[in-house]
Amino acid sequence: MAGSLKAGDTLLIDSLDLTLPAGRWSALLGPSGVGKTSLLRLIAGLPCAAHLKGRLKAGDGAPIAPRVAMMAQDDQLLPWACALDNVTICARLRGEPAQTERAAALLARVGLGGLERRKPANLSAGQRQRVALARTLYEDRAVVLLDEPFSALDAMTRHTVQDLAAGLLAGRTVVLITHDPAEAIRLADVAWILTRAGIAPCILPPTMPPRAPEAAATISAQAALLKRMRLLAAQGAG
Ligand SMILES: Nc1ncnc2c1ncn2[C@@H]1O[C@H](COP(=O)(O)OP(=O)(O)OP(=O)(O)O)[C@@H](O)[C@H]1O
Repeated sequence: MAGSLKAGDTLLIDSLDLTLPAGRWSALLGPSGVGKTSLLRLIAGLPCAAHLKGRLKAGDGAPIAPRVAMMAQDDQLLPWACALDNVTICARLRGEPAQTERAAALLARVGLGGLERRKPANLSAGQRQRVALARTLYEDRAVVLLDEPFSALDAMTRHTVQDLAAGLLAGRTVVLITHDPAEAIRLADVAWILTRAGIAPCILPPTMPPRAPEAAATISAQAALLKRMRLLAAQGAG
């Protein structure tokens, strides 16, 4: 994508020249309100307060929106539907028959085998986000947009679900929005900080994600990224 991002007359990101590599995890960081969620919604072709003055296209020239699945911070599960029915909900809303065996297999893959008939109220936050991950996988799309999907989880659960997502979404084009430098360093193949002035690439360790949080290279990259984000914020670039 290239151009400038605006909400009404307000400039959000001036010079947005961004290539998200196919089949890899790209992390987008940046201050609150800079336009991260808006960007994801534009990629997904969803209604959005912001608009891109410029171009947004896939490398193969085909439409992007039909190839997209999204996962948000909120699990967005239907409270009256069981885990299995939540996994198949998007397909059923499209009028497609539910593939219950495939949905059950996905629930098993995210560690929820045996809980297919549980309602969201009877699942933990981590389990609910696993159902949301299974629902995203059920859509089987090449492009997966993750809008802070792990941020509401406690540290231990976050770690587990991050590992799960890294394994199950490998090979897809993933765009991860996060406020957490540790998460970006751990999961991303490439990462950028979005600011009002434009985008700043992040330096990531040379190892493959998901990176061990205790590795010296991971820790120093996190510290450097946090320092850079603070510097950019202090400069008022965000
Ligand atoms: N209906 C609207 N009309 C005008 N501006 C809007 C509207 N909705 C959102 N905005 C503005 O668009 C900007 C981008 O919002 P967006 O949610 O994309 O930011 P974000 O970077 O994802 O923020 P956060 O990290 O807090 O989720 C914000 O500055 C917000 O104030």
